[in-house]
Amino acid sequence: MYKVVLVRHGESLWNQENRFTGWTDVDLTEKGVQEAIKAGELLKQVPYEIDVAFTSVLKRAIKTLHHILDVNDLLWIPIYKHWKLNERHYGALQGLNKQETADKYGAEQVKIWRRSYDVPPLQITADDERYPQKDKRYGQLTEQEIPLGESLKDTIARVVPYWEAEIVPQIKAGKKVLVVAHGNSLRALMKVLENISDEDIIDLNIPTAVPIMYELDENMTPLRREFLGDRKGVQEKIDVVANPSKIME
Ligand SMILES: O=C(O)[C@@H](CO)OP(=O)(O)O
Repeated sequence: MYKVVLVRHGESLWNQENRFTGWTDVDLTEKGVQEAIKAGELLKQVPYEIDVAFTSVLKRAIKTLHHILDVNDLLWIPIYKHWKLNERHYGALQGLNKQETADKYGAEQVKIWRRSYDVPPLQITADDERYPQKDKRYGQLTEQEIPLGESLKDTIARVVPYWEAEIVPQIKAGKKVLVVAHGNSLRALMKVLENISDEDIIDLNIPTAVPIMYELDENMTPLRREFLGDRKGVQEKIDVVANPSKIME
């Protein structure tokens, strides 16, 4: 039996401001830092002694990972960063306020953009300042790889091959692996791991900085999934993600 732990980053500035974030590299809020430290403490209590960590190239995930490792005195372990673990690229929605977008396009349309399986958001073009190749860290991406606005299906197409090629071999080698990523890159991974249907994935919302512990068989099929922490607190965080402003409907 194998184990792996997935963690979404702590609250970011744009989570707090209720804006679509995607690949925008926003920082953690002070609350987000505290959430990350708490996640580190929860893993220490288990105990889950992390050998190797994977994260995205976005600072909200990288800093969350550092806080978790710091609490566990494990800042020295190998850390692999890759854009394939980035948040889903939210295209032309990036930067917009979610409530204002719901007021303009309707709550139903916003829910489809946020949670459907294969409907992409409004796309950006290559002359947009949000075009990823204008950023040095994405300079090596091919034109096919550069997202202009990804659906969850598009996100799965880059997250899952990275999981299979880079992360699974470490798990199978007996390493205790931690993956710190994002709401939708983790939904992408969890959809495939748990074989969640295209319809049911709409209702999966990932709370900020709650360690998600999986027990896996040798085929990497989950035997068990547990959200660490007190149940009420975890559910409250899930509700915030599902309905960020509580006035979208
Ligand atoms: O804005 C984003 O990039 C994501 C995660 O914060 O938002 P949502 O939960 O609406 O998919």
